[in-house]
Amino acid sequence: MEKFVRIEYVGQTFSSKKGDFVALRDINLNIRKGEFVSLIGHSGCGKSTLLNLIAGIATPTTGVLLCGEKEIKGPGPDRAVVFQNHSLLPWLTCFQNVYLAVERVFSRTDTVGQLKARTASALNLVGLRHAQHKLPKEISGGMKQRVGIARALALEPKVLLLDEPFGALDSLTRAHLQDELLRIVASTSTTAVMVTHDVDEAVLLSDRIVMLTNGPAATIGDIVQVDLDRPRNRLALLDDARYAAYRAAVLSFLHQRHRHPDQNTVRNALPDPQEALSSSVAQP
Ligand SMILES: Nc1ncnc2c1ncn2[C@@H]1O[C@H](COP(=O)(O)OP(=O)(O)OP(=O)(O)O)[C@@H](O)[C@H]1O
Repeated sequence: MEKFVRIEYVGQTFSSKKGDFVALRDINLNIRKGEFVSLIGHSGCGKSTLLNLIAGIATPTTGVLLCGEKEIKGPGPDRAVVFQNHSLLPWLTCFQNVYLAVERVFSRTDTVGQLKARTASALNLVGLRHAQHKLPKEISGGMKQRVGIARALALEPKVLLLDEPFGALDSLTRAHLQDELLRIVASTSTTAVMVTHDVDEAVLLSDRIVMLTNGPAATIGDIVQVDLDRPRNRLALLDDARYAAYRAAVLSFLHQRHRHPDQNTVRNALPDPQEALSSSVAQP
């Protein structure tokens, strides 16, 4: 396996007046080029912390993270982040919001025409050409989120980082954007890491689902390898026994096996659906 993003013995401790808080410990994970990895776990276990470490927004207390053989020492255009609250500048149009990011990254190499073409093509990719001159307040939540995705994709990042990108959306819009993300990731071969609370979303989109134990001192409890053919169709998957088994494996982890591995007799605690999947449970 080509290791593209490497996370080695990573730990994160936050210091405050009340003392140290160990959020993550002993995180080891390799992600290959073009892979879609989801991070799932109970609220507060450290999913966003791990994503922020890959983004370079935070620095690990222990261990090292690498992207394409280079140590991650801060944020960079090779790793673009899509947040839940889309964070668009309200006084700029959709086009201008994307253009601003494109200009920051490519202005040294591209002409203004090329910068505009990049911006337009990213907005096209998410189906927003018709709304490009609208302000954020004039478009829906789902459309705002698509602008956020366009802005990230326009940077042609090596890794797309998504922090609960569809968490604030209604279920129909969410399903629509998941399908769009499936299509975009397939057509651009982007490596993606997504934080989610949604088990169905994780199974639908991922090649692997990384399940974190509860904090404090959360770590990787288990990983489910999702061997479902692509392109994936959400309706067809409803009748797929493997889909149901992957779903059951993740749900059972979240319900029963969320404690730190040291506190679990992991394999003995497996319920039937997970036993059926034991060949699919991968190691980091
Ligand atoms: N800057 C910080 N200082 C102190 N503690 C922090 C800081 N950032 C996060 N934490 C703590 O680290 C733990 C992990 O937080 P994190 O936001 O990564 O969890 P999460 O799994 O993404 O949660 P959620 O699913 O609710 O979004 C939490 O207990 C949180 O309170």
